[in-house]
Amino acid sequence: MKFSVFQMEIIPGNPKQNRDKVENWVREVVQNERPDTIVLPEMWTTSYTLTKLNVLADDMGEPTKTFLSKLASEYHLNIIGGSVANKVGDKIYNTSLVFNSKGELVYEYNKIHLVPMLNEPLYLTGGTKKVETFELDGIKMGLIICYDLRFPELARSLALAGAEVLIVVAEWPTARKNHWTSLQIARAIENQMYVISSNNIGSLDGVDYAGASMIIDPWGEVLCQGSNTNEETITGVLDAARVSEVRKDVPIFESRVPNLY
Ligand SMILES: O=C(O)CCC(=O)C(=O)O
Repeated sequence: MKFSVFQMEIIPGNPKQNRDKVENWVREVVQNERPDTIVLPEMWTTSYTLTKLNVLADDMGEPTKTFLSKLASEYHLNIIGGSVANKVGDKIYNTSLVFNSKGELVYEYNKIHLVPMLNEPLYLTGGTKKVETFELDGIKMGLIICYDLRFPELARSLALAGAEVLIVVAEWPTARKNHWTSLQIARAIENQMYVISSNNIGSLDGVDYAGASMIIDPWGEVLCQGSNTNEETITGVLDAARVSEVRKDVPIFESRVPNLY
């Protein structure tokens, strides 16, 4: 499966312009890279304009659901739709939406761990639903959002549920960029799975974002990595057989003794 990741410079507080930007990028990437699956970053419609989310957030996933579903079916493309601010009743969640190439919604996830360093808990509500895996073209995947990366239990539970690919959608600041790259490599090595991430670049309210979107193989080798400052596309091809090879060579899932820890 070929993945293209959009390392996007998000226009703060302007969902319409960001949707136009994503649509133009999809048109180009389909022509140039011809991926099977694309990945967008966290909060790509608004960025962290937290004080304005009451007005800017989606309502029950709309219009993002209709927008991404149409794009997916029109271009026959799986879309891992990053995440968007999403109002449900009087609460706002940070919600990821995944569509298959027929335009069907195959997974929806509300970010569980809200990030105190960006005041997220003051404005958003954390998800309460257990994480699950989903399938795209027969490959099992799990998805986490940004700060979730710091909680290894989450990635491990997805690996135990059969995920061979971990998707990380993020707006990870430059101030902690070595944590961003090191933790992704750690999650790939310890769970022997591919890790594919989309992070944004640019700045908002004095926070610079780190880019460095990555495609990492189950051995922990970085296959592609974006720069820290440029809007760009990173593309890589996954070989599902590599997961079973690595798990055979170093059989950690057979060596675990979970009743002792
Ligand atoms: O954990 C971090 O250092 C960054 C997390 C973050 O920026 C986020 O969850 O949006």
